[in-house]
Amino acid sequence: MTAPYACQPADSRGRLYDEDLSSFRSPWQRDRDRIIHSSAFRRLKHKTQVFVEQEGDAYRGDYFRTRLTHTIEVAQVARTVAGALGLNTDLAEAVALAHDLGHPPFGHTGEDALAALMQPFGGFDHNAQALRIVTRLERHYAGFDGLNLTWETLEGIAKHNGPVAPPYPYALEQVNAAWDLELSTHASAEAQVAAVADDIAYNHHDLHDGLRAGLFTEDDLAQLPIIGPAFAQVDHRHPGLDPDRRRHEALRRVFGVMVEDVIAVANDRLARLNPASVDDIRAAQGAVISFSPPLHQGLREIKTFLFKRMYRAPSVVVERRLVTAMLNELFPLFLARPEALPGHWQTDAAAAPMQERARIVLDYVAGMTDRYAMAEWERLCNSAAPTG
Ligand SMILES: Nc1nc2c(ncn2[C@H]2C[C@H](O)[C@@H](COP(=O)(O)OP(=O)(O)OP(=O)(O)O)O2)c(=O)[nH]1
Repeated sequence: MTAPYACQPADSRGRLYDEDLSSFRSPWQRDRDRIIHSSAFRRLKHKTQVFVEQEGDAYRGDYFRTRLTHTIEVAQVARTVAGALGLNTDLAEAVALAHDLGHPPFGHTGEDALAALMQPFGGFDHNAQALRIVTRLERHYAGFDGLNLTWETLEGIAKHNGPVAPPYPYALEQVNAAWDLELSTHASAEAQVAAVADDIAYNHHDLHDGLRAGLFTEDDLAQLPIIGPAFAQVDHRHPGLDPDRRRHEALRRVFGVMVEDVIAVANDRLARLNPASVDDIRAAQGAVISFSPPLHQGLREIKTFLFKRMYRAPSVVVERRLVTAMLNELFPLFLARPEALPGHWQTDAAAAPMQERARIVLDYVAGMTDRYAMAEWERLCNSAAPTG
């Protein structure tokens, strides 16, 4: 039994292309399954979350998060928080599983490089790209392009960062023209949960991966809010714990603090708002799901630390330069030589005027995994006689 403000499967606004309902899966369970079976989802396995591998450290590199394991952790948090708030867990899970489908190779570094390259051609960002993938680029179904997801799942992907004001990014403009996603309102509480679950997941796992990669130590974290007290509590309760267990115990406390904070804030806001339906959540003044101001401030300090010591650590900056240079060569090459593209990409790009061709090349390059992008760069840009 879900809360009155939860999304109800029977009230789903359905799919753009009408389909018979399943007799044994709800619309959002079906969305979840379609997302998991998409090619973009499988490719998350080989897309970077944060560059933490040191050179020659391929074995230890297997240990760190990829976009796929990050996504699975986001989905887990989303289900837990949605369940605790009486929301529809399947919808929260579907939005969580789709939220990073648009990430290009090499994580945020790849995104920065491709956004600069696409600047004259309408731009690029991973959230808009996720929408483009699930509405156009997956081409496996007989009756439509994309996954034909429900309105509620598309809404959740489109409003990952809250209500959207015009001018809309490229993919949002197209999708919204075909089907009004009511971009000026908040998303459902389920989608808001998926968005906050993203922050909870990466704040937790980036600390974990950063420590394991040796980018910083437990001592470096001692002065930080939330995490410093978590280590102190573990030391008090379990003196002399071995380093691995000590770290795990402290980080699971940090995880718990974030999850409990979001649930407490939501319960408080929901009690005051008393929404009778999901539309009351959409029309509310602010988001119902977010961190409390003190926790938000604490997480900002942690993020500042992580930026300095992890996302822009010297070893990471070296890696950023290398992969940016690769994309800076690959993208213009495909733009100038569409015959280097495979299959339908080649025919589509060759026939298209420049603006459209750039979007096709972008779709192709952004869909690459890290290792495929490196192999393509090696094949086309790093040999004396590139083969088309
Ligand atoms: N924001 C940002 N995150 C980075 C950067 N380099 C690595 N990361 C990592 C930190 C987190 O694990 C993850 C955050 O990216 P996400 O796409 O999940 O969230 P973000 O809030 O940046 O965007 P989103 O909420 O998806 O619109 O990427 C960077 O240059 N900027």
